[in-house]
Amino acid sequence: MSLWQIIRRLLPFVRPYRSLVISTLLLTLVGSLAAQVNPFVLRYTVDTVQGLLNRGQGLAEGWHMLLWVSGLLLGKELINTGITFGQKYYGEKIRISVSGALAEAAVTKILGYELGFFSEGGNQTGKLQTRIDRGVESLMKLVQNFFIDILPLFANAIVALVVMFFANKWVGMVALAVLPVYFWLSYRQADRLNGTRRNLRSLREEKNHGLISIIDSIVVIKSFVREAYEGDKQLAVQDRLEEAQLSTRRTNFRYDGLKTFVEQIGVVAIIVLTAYLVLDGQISIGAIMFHILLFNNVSAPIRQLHRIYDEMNEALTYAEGFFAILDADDQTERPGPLRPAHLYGRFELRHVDFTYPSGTAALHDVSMTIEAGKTTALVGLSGAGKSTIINLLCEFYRPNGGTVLLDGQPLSEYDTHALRQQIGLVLQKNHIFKGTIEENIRYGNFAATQAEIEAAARQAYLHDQILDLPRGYQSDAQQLSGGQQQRIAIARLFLKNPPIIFLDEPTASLDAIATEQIKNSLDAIKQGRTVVIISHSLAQIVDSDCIYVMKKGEMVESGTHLQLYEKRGTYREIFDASARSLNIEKLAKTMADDGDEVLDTAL
Ligand SMILES: Nc1ncnc2c1ncn2[C@@H]1O[C@H](COP(=O)(O)OP(=O)(O)OP(=O)(O)O)[C@@H](O)[C@H]1O
Repeated sequence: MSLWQIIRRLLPFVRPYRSLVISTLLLTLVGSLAAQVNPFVLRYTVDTVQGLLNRGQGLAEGWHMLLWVSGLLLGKELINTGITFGQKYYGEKIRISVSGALAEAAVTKILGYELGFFSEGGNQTGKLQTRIDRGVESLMKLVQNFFIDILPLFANAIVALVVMFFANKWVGMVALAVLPVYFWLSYRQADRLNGTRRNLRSLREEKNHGLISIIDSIVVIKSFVREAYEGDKQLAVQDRLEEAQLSTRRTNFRYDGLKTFVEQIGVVAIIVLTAYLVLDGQISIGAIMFHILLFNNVSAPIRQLHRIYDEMNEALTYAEGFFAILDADDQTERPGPLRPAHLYGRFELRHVDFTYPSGTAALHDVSMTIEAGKTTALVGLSGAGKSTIINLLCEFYRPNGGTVLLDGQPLSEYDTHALRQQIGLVLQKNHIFKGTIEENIRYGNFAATQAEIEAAARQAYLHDQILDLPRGYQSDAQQLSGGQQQRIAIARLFLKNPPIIFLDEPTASLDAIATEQIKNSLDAIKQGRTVVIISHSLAQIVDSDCIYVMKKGEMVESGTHLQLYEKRGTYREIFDASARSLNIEKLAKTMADDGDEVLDTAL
């Protein structure tokens, strides 16, 4: 990304603050004019003192001149202090406001992207966060550089150069001659650093991602005693990062030395030339001081040039990654026009093919009908594609081939928000937000009253357990057990009360008693709604109105439990394996024996 492109991208974010920008620019202009006062005053002072000395006069004649010169310099400095404060303050105000607007734009964009966006390599949690943080930070450095450094310094330099030319064209030309060499060196330096910066960026992202994944998987790491292995992995990234950082510094120091040398050549040349012109009688002695001070005004920004260039290059590198987040428009959810107030929930999949953005082919030529108001079960071995079907029905992803219809209309024609408002989703592992139990249940319906929240918790068989906690509904929800967290997700579903319900292993983390309780609650809520349930526990699905059996991304059988059982196909295989794993024979015998005992006692 070029600097010009970045400036164009930043313009819409800066535009709302245009009056601040104009004020800063005006202050900059006044500041750069004020900065030239010192050389003029010094030339005047030196020449007047020289004149007094030549005439054999002393302090008695010169004191009033010294008085007004001091007054003038101090007065100018006072004004300058005000100007610098205004300039820095307004510059900072622009920087802070624009940084807020950029971060907000990134968050809004991210919330609108399809799920596929988050599974891409550079968009995993830690990496995305680094890209946003670094991007905003370096873009802000660019804005700050522009208003606080580049603009005042370069305005100063240009005014000083013009004054030098007007005072003496030869001295002006010497000052000007140094600039291209300096710019060329800075350009070369920037060029050399560009590749290293990109490398640094990806290493920083990798390091952040690694740290986050360590925290996420700390229990597994500890249980397998893999601390040393994980530590070594992080250390290797750290080593590469250090090497890249050192190489950047090496290049910087090399070029900085060269640039300081070129600047000094300029200073020496001006001293020699002005001294020659004084000796030749072309200029007054005060002009030596005058030109050296002016050249200082020209070389001050040059001294800063490498830092500005450096930060600018950093901004260029990180801005690319940041704007890529804002520009992933092809991954934005595209809501359709249909916003029905009520959905019946009849889904029809016709020859659906789907491959995840990562390249995993998950569904091939799947056709099925999910009847409205009925319970449909999806059965199959792990990785068969059951959850993928729910992902498509929620429009988290769009099929690559075939069509999905809802109530007779293509699913893509529906407004995604309107669609999801009417879908309740309970997953195997449900996200619990940082916050209280009450806040987490309320997520299902922000308008719910406390009584409604408690009713939902009761339906999810969670209310009594919550009351046993020291802080009741105000307890930290993330401290709850896996099973309790799953019940929070179920309570959220009851509170949302949607006409369409998708349950993906809803009782996976529950104990046997809780499973039975939740099954009863779910059976009650199922009435009159469209329900799709995925479960490896056949007890959860035998009552379903229709069962679809999935195998390696294909739908291979369908029917009711009895029909599929009789068919002696994949369903029967899964059923028999489930029965064996449950040790049904032994359980049945125990129950039968217990029945005899009961019978004996009764007799
Ligand atoms: N977000 C994803 N990105 C890439 N591939 C995925 C993603 N989710 C699932 N897959 C792949 O798609 C295939 C189908 O997965 P899916 O989760 O639909 O299976 P499933 O039948 O629900 O399995 P399980 O019973 O284990 O939950 C698998 O090969 C899986 O690796």
